[in-house]
Amino acid sequence: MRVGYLGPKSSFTYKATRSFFKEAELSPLPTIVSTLKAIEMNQFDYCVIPIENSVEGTVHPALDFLYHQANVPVQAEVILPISQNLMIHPNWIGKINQLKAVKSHPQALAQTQQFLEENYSSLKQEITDSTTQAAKWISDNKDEPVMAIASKEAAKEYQLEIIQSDIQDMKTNQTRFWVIGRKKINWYKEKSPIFRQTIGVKMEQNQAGNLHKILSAFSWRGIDLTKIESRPLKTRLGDYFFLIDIKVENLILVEMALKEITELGGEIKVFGTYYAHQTINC
Ligand SMILES: O=C(O)C(=O)C[C@]1(C(=O)O)C=C[C@@H](O)C=C1
Repeated sequence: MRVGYLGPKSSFTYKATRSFFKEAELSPLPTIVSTLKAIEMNQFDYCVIPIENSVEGTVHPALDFLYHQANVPVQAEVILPISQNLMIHPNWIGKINQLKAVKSHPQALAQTQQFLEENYSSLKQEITDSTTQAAKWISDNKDEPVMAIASKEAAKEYQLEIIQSDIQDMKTNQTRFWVIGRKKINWYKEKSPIFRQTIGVKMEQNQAGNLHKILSAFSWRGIDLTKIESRPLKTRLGDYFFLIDIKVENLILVEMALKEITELGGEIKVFGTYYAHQTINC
């Protein structure tokens, strides 16, 4: 089995992917969008991307591509604890006050915002396509006065020195990763206490009570929603779709709620109906 993931190797997405696919052949891809395009073009059996962090919220490039362009369903979710670490090239040991910038993925910079503000507010923040790319960059550019925020595994892989570990502002920092592919995954069921469906809903036109209509289709059936967020449709200012996570206890009831919303003028995209599992150690 071949699986693509947001790389490079030792990214958090790699960790999530390996914890899920113990035996598969894994291939790193440079960006979230290239990972999703690869599964669209059938280059892999599955691909894995981050979709939401407990501190920073939805990973927008992933959601936007899945909503607007991709048509491959979510088959499972892996939830991983995320520990962020500040690292430098060993050349800079003893010269930390000469460093000028810190590099990482925007999600990681946001997860450590308070720490950076309190300790390194003069450093320029530079973004990379993944945390591990930041680690790789400082390893490839050892004379540049730049540090990186990434995983412990990335520090090890690129022989960097961790100068402070667990720097995320919230100790319970967690990220949800989606496993996307055309083939159903059944073996995950036993491990997973959570069964959910994620949908995007767009109403035909902006009318008073639109959101209320959507929510009431779930509420009078006793269906629990665990997340709702609005996201620009990108057509013009004021046009949105709603992203909704549904706790599935009775799939038929959920399907009936979706039918009702469609009859009320809603256009629904189902991202997937999937089991989610929290990985403690991997
Ligand atoms: O997988 C990685 O290492 C990433 O850099 C991506 C990503 C994300 O987009 O959320 C993954 C987990 C962490 O929340 C921080 C960054």
